[in-house]
Amino acid sequence: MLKKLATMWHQYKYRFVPWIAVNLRNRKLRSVPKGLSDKVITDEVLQECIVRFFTALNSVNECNRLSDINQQILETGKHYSDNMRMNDLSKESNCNKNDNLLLTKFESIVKNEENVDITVLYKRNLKIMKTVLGFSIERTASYLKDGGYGVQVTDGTVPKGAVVALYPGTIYEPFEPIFFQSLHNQFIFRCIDGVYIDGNDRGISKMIYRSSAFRDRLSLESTYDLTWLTQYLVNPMAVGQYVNNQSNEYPANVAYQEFEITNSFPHSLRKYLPNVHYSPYSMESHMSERNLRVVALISLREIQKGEELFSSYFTVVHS
Ligand SMILES: C[S@@+](CC[C@H](N)C(=O)[O-])C[C@H]1O[C@@H](n2cnc3c(N)ncnc32)[C@H](O)[C@@H]1O
Repeated sequence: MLKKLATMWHQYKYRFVPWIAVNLRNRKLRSVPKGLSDKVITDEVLQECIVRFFTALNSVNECNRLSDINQQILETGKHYSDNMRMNDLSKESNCNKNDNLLLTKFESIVKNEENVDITVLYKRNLKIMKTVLGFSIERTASYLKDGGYGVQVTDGTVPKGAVVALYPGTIYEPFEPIFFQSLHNQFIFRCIDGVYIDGNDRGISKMIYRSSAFRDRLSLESTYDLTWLTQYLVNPMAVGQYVNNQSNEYPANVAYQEFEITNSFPHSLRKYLPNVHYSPYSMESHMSERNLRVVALISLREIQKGEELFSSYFTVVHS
């Protein structure tokens, strides 16, 4: 009992900064000297790389079908909410039922009961990644003892300074409520300006991401990727939340880089972005003109096939 309480207290202390909870004895800092930027590559290079990869995903016929999984989910939502409106049910009840129907649809697609062979299409997208970027990555068992899952380069070689992965999840401004989502949640990433990204693909976090994405849909076109909530990703880059912290044996080979997706980002490619705002509006701007925070993992050196990705959960930028 005492041991259980002590474990709970240990998790409680660190739950808002879960990366600090790991491996305290072996922790290593990524230190960015005064005057230098935290950015490993420029924003222009980062955006160019993402756009190039997303364009390739989009241009392959079968991949369009795969990205249509999002579309199917949204369409089901529209038909359902139309019916609900006709029945003149309360708004709250609409939302709940609509959500449940969408979840059922989503799960059946994932279980492959729908006519979409997502396993084959996921593998194809990995091949596109290899062709366009020269490497592919996948979530695998970590090399670390008790490290759970990690992310490995499963094909090709990652050059230095490449966008390797994206950190998916719901974006919370520093003043937005994240308490319940944060309990026992080791996937909450804290940006330098205090913005949080909840990359947990299970439980309440999953429900919040889904409902936020449905809320923000513009017309019938999907604007966010939902498939990172499953093991069959439209965008194979969206596994950044599974990258483990570096250790003495495995020094960091990737670093987090924060980036803003602005209005200039091609609308047709937004369906590959694995992030959504928790709130529909910010303090200053309307949703349609609001930037979207994206966190990318950038390689710090060449990374060979078979190597696991390791980041630094502790980054200090000296001011
Ligand atoms: C963001 S998650 C990374 C994915 C995680 N490995 C999993 O399977 O879900 C962070 C958690 O991974 C584990 N982890 C990360 N780096 C580690 C390390 N160097 N040694 C041991 N465990 C680590 C810890 O349990 C930590 O709370």
